[in-house]
Amino acid sequence: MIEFSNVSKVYPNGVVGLDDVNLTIEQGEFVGIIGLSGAGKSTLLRTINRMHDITSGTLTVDGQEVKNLKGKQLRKFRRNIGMIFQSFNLVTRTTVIRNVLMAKVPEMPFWRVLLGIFKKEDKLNALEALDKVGILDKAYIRADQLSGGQQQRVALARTLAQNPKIILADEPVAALDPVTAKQVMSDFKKINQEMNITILINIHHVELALAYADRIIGIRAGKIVYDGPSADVTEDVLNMIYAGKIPDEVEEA
Ligand SMILES: Nc1ncnc2c1ncn2[C@@H]1O[C@H](COP(=O)(O)OP(=O)(O)OP(=O)(O)O)[C@@H](O)[C@H]1O
Repeated sequence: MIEFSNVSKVYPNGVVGLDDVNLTIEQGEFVGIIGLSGAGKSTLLRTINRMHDITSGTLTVDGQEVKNLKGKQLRKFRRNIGMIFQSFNLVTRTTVIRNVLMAKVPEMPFWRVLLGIFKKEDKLNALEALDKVGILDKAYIRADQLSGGQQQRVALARTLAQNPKIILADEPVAALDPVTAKQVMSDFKKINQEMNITILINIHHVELALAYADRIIGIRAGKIVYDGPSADVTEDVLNMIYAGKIPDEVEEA
């Protein structure tokens, strides 16, 4: 369970990223986070794995207070939280399976990392992860020979190989065409349903958020202005989140 209690985040330059946020996210939820550019979506995600520190309030993940974690404890905590980025963050000049195996590097002795020797069990685990996202046949192809959608799936497989309880995805489909974006969103949904992994996605495409997430959190100027089922998101709710500046795709829907 992820719990924000009166959480605020003020950046050193005085910009308010989060303003008195209260939220409870249960294990296994699929949450879409929407809001205008600069509203605080990335800040919200990045406080959960402590890429950003909060300024006040309390943030706990499974009862652990995030701001108190240090050193080894923090590294162990982060192993349970996968992070997916818009730009895939792959090592493009090596094979897909090697990219997925990178998930194991933090647990490996230095000599194995140096020689690039992975255990059979880790390789099987990596192949399983690739199978889960439907690209097992690409395991021995160089990552730079894949399409954007396939590369994002490799990133997802790498995260799965880490065996996370939570996946934070920051604009994971922003660089993809509409059809591929839907395929990747379906992968997230499948993983969420089959593996009970909590998924939090920041997303600019409102219609994708509504179609795939069960719960929507709307942020405006660092404040949560909507928190409820996707099915209850009306035009009025979108007006409130987007301050009257509804993105084109919503108007067209
Ligand atoms: N490292 C930083 N230092 C100072 N201000 C920051 C920093 N990161 C973000 N901000 C500011 O905090 C606010 C929230 O930013 P954030 O990146 O969380 O928004 P966002 O909703 O994810 O936007 P986008 O959709 O454009 O990615 C913005 O005003 C932004 O300029």
